[in-house]
Amino acid sequence: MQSESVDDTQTARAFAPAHITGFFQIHDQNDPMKKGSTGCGVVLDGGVYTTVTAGKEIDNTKIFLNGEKVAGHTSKTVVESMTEYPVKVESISDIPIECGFGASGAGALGTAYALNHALSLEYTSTRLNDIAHVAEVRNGSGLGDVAGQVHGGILVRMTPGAPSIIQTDQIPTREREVCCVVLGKLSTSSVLGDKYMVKNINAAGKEAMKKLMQKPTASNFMLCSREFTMNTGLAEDKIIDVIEAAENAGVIASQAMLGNAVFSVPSVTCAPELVSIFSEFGEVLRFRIRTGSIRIV
Ligand SMILES: Nc1ncnc2c1ncn2[C@@H]1O[C@H](COP(=O)(O)OP(=O)(O)OP(=O)(O)O)[C@@H](O)[C@H]1O
Ligand SMILES: CC(C)(CO)[C@@H](O)C(=O)[O-]
Repeated sequence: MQSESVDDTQTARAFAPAHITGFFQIHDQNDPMKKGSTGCGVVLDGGVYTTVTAGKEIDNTKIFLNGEKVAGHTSKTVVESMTEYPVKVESISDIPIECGFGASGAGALGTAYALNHALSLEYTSTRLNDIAHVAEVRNGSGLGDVAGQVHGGILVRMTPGAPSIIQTDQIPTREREVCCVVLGKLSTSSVLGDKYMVKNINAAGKEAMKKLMQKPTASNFMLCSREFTMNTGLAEDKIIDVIEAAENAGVIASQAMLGNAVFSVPSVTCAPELVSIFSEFGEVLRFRIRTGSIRIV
């Protein structure tokens, strides 16, 4: 941890991408480095821009999200594990919050990378990624998003834990379009704290992983995700309505975990028909698969 005084104002900005989990299995451990999820998700070109500022004029650590002061526990944990000095963290998100897009993981990663740059801490990515993962796990805001976000693409998390210790694989893909419709919020920590849900998630997640590895393609990822959604009982009726409406048009869609949102990686581009179906249910968001990862901007 650095402990030099910050006399002059130091600032830096980083971007971290969104990650939608299609299916997952929870692996509980006391050690947050070992705790996490296995499963598969897709990284998007949308995400969170985070600016950090340290200096004499900042007298306590404050987190702002889209201009509003928030508790921001996960980002705060990142700051506290990297410096003793107060820091202003300002995240601007072009993805919805608490909707299954991994905004908290993106905010944690952006905070870690920007702070490293602003304070010249000279940490490598391995350490920064692990700091973000540990902050997510400690605050119950995510288990596997950070691991996906640091790699990009369609990422399979074969073993659980912090990015530096897990085994991952990728489903090779073009930067295809991802279509999403947002119906509402769902707090990650509330679902992860529900024992009955966790049991269903783990049984369905194990099965989905087995089926994906038999045929590791983008379309089978969507099929396995949809089966996971149906088997866990996580989906509200409206989510099932969207998935069924897409299916009637020949498109496989699934719930974004953990949010009240539906996503689809259609085979060529987002068919106008799918956009019009999705728009009957809520706000439609269109992204592309992002195959890179974090960047200082
Ligand atoms: N970029 C961010 N910066 C600061 N706080 C954030 C950020 N993103 C989310 N949060 C806060 O983190 C808490 C947990 O969010 P939560 O994990 O439920 O949602 P999420 O990360 O957007 O989506 P997901 O369901 O994929 O995990 C919320 O209180 C939210 O306000
Ligand atoms: C728990 C989770 C679904 C929340 O976004 C995600 O972090 C994951 O895939 O582990």
